[in-house]
Amino acid sequence: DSGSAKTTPEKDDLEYLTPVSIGTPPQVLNLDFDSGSSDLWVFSSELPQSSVSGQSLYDPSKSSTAEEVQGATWNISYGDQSSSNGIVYRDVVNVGGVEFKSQAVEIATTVSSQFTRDTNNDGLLGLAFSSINTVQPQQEKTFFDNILSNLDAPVWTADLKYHAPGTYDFGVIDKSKYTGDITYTDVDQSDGFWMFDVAGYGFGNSTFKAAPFKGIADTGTTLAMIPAEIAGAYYRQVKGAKLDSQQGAYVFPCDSVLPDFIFGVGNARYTIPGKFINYSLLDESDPTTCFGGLQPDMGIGFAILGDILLKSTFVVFDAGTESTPRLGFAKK
Ligand SMILES: O=C(NNC1=NCCC1)c1ccc(Br)cc1
Repeated sequence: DSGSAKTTPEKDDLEYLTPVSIGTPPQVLNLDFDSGSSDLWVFSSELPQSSVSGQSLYDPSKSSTAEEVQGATWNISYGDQSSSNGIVYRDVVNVGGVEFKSQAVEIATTVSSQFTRDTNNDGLLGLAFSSINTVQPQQEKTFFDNILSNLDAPVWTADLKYHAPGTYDFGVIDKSKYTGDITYTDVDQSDGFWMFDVAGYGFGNSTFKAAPFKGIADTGTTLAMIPAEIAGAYYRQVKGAKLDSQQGAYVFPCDSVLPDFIFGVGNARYTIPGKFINYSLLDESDPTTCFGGLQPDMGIGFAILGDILLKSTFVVFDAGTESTPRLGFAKK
C-alpha cells in the first residue's frame, strides 16, 4: 500500500490540518498530524457542547464498524500546555487511501480551552513512537505502526509548505517532491520521539559552526525551539530584536530583514529562509511588532524542530527494516 493526503495550513501556518476518514459510513475529520505525540484522538459527540466551537465530531454510534475498547482511557498534555482525555473505540481509519480496519480512535470527553478555541482542528493523529501512546490499561499503536507491514516502504514523508498546502505520504518516497539526494541520519527513539543530531548551524554572514545539538522532528509544533545561545546569536543580527520577557520569546520590528538560518544534517546543509522566521504579528493590535519563528528551547536538553524548520525541507520518517529508525532530509 501507499497513499497521499493533502495537508492545509491554518492562518500563519500555526498548524497543518489533514482530512482523515473514520468509520462506516465514513466520517471525515481534519486532524493535526503530530510527529511529537502518539495518540489519535478526535472531537466527539461525547463532549459537552461548551467544549465545541465549530469542530466536526466523530460519533461512534453512527458507525457500524465502531467497537468500544472496554475500560480503556487516555489522557494527554502537549508542550504548549494544551490537553485532552477520554475513552477509546476501534474503527476503520483511512488516510490518503491507506486504510487500517481496527485503529484505536481515542474520543475526547474533555478538551482544554486551546482546543475549543481552535475551531478547524478536529483532533490529532500521532506519528511519534507507540511507546508514548497514553491509552491505559493497555497501550495502543499509532496509525503508522498499524499500517507499517502493509506499506510498500516503511516510511511516511512530510512536504509542508510556507502559507500553502503540502502533503503527507505513506509507504512511498515521491521523487517529484524534492531535489538532489536525501541525507539520512540515525534516530534515537528512546524518549518516543524522532530525535536526531543537528550537525551545526549558520546564519547571515557568519560561517557554518559545527556545534552539534540534539532535536526532535515535531510536525505538531509551529516554531523551531533551538538552544538559547544560538537563538541569542541569531537575533543579535536583527536590528531592534529583543527578548520579550513576558513571552520569553524574541520579537522585532515587522519590517526587519531577517537572515536565513542554515542547519546541518550530516554533511548536508539546509536553509530556513529569513522570510519563514518573520513568523507573525505579536498581536493584531500592534502592526509593527513581529514574533520570531526561531525561539529558545526551554532548556529541556534538546531542541524542538517544528514546522518553521520542517517546511524548508522534504522529510522522510523511516521506520527502517529491523535496524534503527532514521530521518531523511532533502532540499526542494
Ligand atoms: O506537544 C508536542 N508536540 N505536539 C504538539 N504540540 C501542540 C499540539 C501538538 C511536544 C512534543 C515534545 C516536546 Br519536548 C514538546 C512538545
